Amino acid sequence: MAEQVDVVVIGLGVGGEEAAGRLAQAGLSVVGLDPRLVGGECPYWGCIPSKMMIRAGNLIAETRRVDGMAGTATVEPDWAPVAKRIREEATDTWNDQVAVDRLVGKGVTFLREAGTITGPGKVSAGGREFEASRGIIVATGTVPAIPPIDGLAGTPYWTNHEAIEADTLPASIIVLGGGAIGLELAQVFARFGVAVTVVEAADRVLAMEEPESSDLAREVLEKDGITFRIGVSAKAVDHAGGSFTVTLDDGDSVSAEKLLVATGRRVNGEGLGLDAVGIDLSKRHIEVDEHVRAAGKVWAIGDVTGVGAFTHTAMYQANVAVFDILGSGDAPLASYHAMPRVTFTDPEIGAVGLTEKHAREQGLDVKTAMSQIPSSSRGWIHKAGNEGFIKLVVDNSRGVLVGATSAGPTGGEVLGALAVAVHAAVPVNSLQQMIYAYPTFHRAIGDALREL
Ligand SMILES: Cc1cc2nc3c(=O)[nH]c(=O)nc-3n(C[C@H](O)[C@H](O)[C@H](O)COP(=O)(O)OP(=O)(O)OC[C@H]3O[C@@H](n4cnc5c(N)ncnc54)[C@H](O)[C@@H]3O)c2cc1C
Ligand SMILES: NC(=O)c1ccc[n+]([C@@H]2O[C@H](COP(=O)([O-])OP(=O)(O)OC[C@H]3O[C@@H](n4cnc5c(N)ncnc54)[C@H](O)[C@@H]3O)[C@@H](O)[C@H]2O)c1
Repeated sequence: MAEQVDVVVIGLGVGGEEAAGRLAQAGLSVVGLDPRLVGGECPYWGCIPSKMMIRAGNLIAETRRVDGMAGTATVEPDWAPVAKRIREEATDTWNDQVAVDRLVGKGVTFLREAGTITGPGKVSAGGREFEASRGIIVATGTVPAIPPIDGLAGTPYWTNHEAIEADTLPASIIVLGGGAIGLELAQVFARFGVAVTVVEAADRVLAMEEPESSDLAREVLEKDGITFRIGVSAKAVDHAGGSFTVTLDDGDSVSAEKLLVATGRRVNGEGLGLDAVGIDLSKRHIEVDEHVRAAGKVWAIGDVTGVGAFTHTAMYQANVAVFDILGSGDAPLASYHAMPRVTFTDPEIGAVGLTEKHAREQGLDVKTAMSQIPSSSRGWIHKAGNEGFIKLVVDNSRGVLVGATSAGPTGGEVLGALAVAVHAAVPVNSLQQMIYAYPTFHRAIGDALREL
């Protein structure tokens, strides 16, 4: 006999945890399911520990910038305090008791079980059956996509999990994939003295961003000592004698102690029972509408929706689902036209909305403008580590920004102003008349606007 509840949330990563807690606090009876840790990737193997690693790597880089600007300084990188901080402060040694208590404290019934949808409103988990009168939220995230490279399966390669859990660093590492995970971790490892080679199959790193971002990322990471193999694919992997050898399709090979596979993520629909409610995974993600509804009485939020795999997207969609499920008259509708994203390399590469290429592909009347951070007043003052730029993508016919990139020492923070402009479609004319504080990094936005 099925247990009657209001909502079942399958997957308690950042999206599911937020939705389950809010719905329970609103008075609904909510069952939350996750066989792993409440909080998901972001706090345990993603955003938070990786940003702690980046903070440590950036401290090393800043110390090395003292020479010639503020005296002399030497730094002896040591991974031990970083690993300790991740273990003790970020992840509680990968123990989610605090998160479970917080969730249960909000009134959610938590089961450390995987959920399977068995029919409309019906979910089975750990031998129990639930019937959800309001519906089901699918928030099961993604898993690393492991490419079918000869010899790779069965080797002790790293994904983000092993990289984040590492107590010690290897002498050398090959990073397969020059996306956000690959570049952020590559730079950290290099700053701690690891010999890093990044292998990227596309013709540039950060291939979804502006080509100027790709060039900048490669240039600064090369200064950190990283070797790039761009436009080549791994054909075979061999692991012998404690070392990996990756054979590339141009005939070359690279060897290192460790191999990190960071070639993207995939939705894992196995055992989830999506067929039972007519959800098709042939597009490799769960399609949702503006209410983040995926099927009758089924909502999907977060990485499973394929709308930008970011914590802020999962939280945003959770909010949309919560309002919709509660039947609020003023429920927000999801819109992704001002999707912000930041690659936390040093310099940070922030972007919002459309790239120039994507804007042109949409047939917009595109105009672009750029300014360089090193030639802005603040960039010039900053000197060491001042690489970066502002790029604006304008829809000329509407006179508004539809996209922008902000790369620089605080690129992710400067992005805030550009995100407001794209989100609210602030007229370019109005942005040009604003006062930009002197001498700030964000003043370079004004420099770029003058080029239009
Ligand atoms: C190294 C790294 C760094 C990152 N850095 C950033 C960053 O700086 N900023 C940013 O915005 N994003 C970052 N991300 C991305 C971010 O972590 C994800 O976008 C976010 O975690 C997605 O949340 P989610 O709730 O959709 O899924 P997840 O966090 O993946 O959680 C999904 C949960 O569902 C559970 N689950 C799966 N199947 C089932 C089932 N059948 N039944 C029950 N539960 C199930 C899983 O165990 C998991 O706990 C990073 C990711 C990585 C890997
Ligand atoms: N700062 C952030 O917000 C942040 C940080 C890390 C991760 N993330 C999220 O996590 C997701 C996953 O990150 P990711 O870096 O794994 O994926 P990604 O899709 O960003 O990059 C994967 C890269 O691997 C390359 N690639 C694919 N197959 C390959 C192969 N066989 N050989 C060599 N290269 C190959 C792709 O061309 C691509 O450039 C991202 O989409 C991002 O949204 C966000």
